[in-house]
Amino acid sequence: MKLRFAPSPTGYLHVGNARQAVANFLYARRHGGRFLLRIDDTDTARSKPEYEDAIRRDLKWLGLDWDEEARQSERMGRYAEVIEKLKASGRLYPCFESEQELNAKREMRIKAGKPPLYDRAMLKLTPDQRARAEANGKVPYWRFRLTDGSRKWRDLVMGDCSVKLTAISDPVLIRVDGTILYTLASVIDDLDMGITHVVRGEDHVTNTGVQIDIADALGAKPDRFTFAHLPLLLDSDGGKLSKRFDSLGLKSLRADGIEPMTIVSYLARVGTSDDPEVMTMEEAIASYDLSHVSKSAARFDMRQLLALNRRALHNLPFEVAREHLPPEATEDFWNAVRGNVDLTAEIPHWWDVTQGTIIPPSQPDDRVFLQQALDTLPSEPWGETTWTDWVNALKAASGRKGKALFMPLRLALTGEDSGPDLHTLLGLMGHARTVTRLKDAIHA
Ligand SMILES: Nc1ncnc2c1ncn2[C@@H]1O[C@H](COP(=O)(O)OP(=O)(O)OP(=O)(O)O)[C@@H](O)[C@H]1O
Repeated sequence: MKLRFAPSPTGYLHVGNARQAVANFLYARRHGGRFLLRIDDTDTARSKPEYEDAIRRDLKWLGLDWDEEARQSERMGRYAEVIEKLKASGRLYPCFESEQELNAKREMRIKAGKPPLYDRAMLKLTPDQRARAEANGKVPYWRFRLTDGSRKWRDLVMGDCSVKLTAISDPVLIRVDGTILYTLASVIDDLDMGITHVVRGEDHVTNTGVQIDIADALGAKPDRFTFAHLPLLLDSDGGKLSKRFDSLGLKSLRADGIEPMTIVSYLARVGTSDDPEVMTMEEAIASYDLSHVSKSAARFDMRQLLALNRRALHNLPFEVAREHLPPEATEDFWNAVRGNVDLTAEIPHWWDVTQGTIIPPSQPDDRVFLQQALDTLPSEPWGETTWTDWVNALKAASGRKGKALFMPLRLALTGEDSGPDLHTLLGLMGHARTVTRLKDAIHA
């Protein structure tokens, strides 16, 4: 068994692309198969090396390591061989119509109430006519002659699928400039590279019908490939994700401080009958099942991802969390804050709260209370009972309790209305910093 993830390096990967990478990787690992990364860079105008590097970086970051790698741009010689065979067999035929001619024909068909399909006029071209066109300096592009029927397969996600080839125009597989289109390159690669399972987005369903036809023309056995088409992942408003607009990109999620296993866990479960939960890679592999993937489009829910990330961070041992922490941070610091951050990007704030400086919000109505807090703050040395002693003294001095007591104190000490346990924070902050913080809050 061998699977592949085949992105085009035309932008940064978004969570939709990543859903396919995760599916291919987990399925391959679960079933003892191999996982290939193939860079589909036939679109030379839009492909960029920086995007290719970013794809590798993103996949490595997610922990989706691959066993083999290939690039379509390095296989042009092989494609040329196959193209010659398809031309010789007449399945690839030259076309000379310009874009304008094609548009005009399309409009006429629409006006006549016919589907806007290519009429295969060029299939009837005589060798003489072709020679004349070429003598006039015209360069052909090449279409693939589809068979007149339907292509059917049993999809691991979509169930029974059928694509009616008679309802599709013969696809252009070679452009005027001689470059090959992904549709053909991908079939040649899948056959040559021994791919057994093609797992990709639902946007490829029609392609699959066409590609089964191409594979057949290249002599592949029927049912050579098993297909799985996963529905597209939409943004929370139901909008399309796009590599070009960097919507919900992995790069930005990483910069925001989402843990890679949070993303893998979420993408393994979103749009399936299984509940999202934070998993280790081993758990994600062991529980991955394509038959649990729903046939309808899934929406990416940032709140759910953040909730999972909070749980992931909560469970992160100090040794692993260290890479996100300031070098001087102690295990006590991590233990104090780890249940209170959705994103690692929030950690520096808590470091400033306990070890640095913050700007406390102005609390004009609570100045007297904050002065009482300062007056009752136990002097050093501090110990286990310091916090309780302080709270009891402050209750007695101010007559306050509950929220009226704790909220102004929390705001003054942390600048936030929620966060880690004040008791623990106080120990980390120490006497001198607490005094400064209270004084600053009184004057804010
Ligand atoms: N929103 C999405 N949800 C799930 N899968 C997606 C989504 N968009 C693309 N894919 C899948 O991502 C994989 C990588 O494809 P590709 O690199 O062509 O991405 P793309 O976003 O469609 O790119 P482009 O905009 O350059 O066409 C394919 O399997 C494709 O079906």
